[in-house]
Amino acid sequence: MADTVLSTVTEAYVRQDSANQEEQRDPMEGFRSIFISDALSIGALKFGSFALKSGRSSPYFFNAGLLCSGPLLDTLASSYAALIATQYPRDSFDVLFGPAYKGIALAGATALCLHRDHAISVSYAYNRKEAKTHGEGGWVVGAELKGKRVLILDDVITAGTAIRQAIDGITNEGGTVVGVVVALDREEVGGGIEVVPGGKSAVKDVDDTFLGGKGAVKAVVRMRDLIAWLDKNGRQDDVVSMQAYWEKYGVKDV
Ligand SMILES: O=P(O)(O)OC[C@H]1O[C@H](OP(=O)(O)OP(=O)(O)O)[C@H](O)[C@@H]1O
Repeated sequence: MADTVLSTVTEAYVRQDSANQEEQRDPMEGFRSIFISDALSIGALKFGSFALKSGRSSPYFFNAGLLCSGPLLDTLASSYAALIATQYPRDSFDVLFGPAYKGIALAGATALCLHRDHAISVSYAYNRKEAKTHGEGGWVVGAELKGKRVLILDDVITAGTAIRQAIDGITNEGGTVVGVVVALDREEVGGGIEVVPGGKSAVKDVDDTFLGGKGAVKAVVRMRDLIAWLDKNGRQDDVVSMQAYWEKYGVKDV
């Protein structure tokens, strides 16, 4: 009985979202599907049972560090570029910024895809983890950030520490962060094994704290997209595990 209610609530939520997307002819659907298939094919995305740093037992795991070949980077960066081209008005950002280390390749490759696939010309920059004290020195490599509107590109936001540090650094350089793009939004409330009542996700927290709470943090794939994909591809056992996790830890604020 409890299982029935649980899956009905989750299914309704996912179904509603799919309906909304279809209504708007979501241009990201094809990119998402290829992204998920590619990630699964090399084990960057896995379904099963995984212990997270938070203490939670997750039915899936994502490691963007494994997306490390030309074709996989093409899939990843093309997805970021399509998301940016469709979700952020062209005149709203000047520079892509990739936090070291994983964000570096993302920023460069996405700038290339924006130019190649969307005729959008944008600069990119990234930071040094350890400040360089000789030569030109400094924290930033690449485009100057002073007076620029900056989109941060990273693989994931977990606790939000890396993004906060990036925002601090960009602000110190005189830039303004206008959005954050990640590959995966786990859409789960922060905290440990127990959920803090009224808690929100790290993504929502970053959005509320730094970006005015207007939904300027975007993801190529969200947890609900993974559930919809599994459902569409007949992986019902994984759907059940994902739904159970969603019911326990999923955000209810989007
Ligand atoms: O939201 P958080 O809790 O900060 O976790 C997410 C960050 O952690 C990883 O990077 P990491 O800082 O490990 O550096 P790396 O890119 O050099 O692996 C990842 O690439 C994100 O930047």
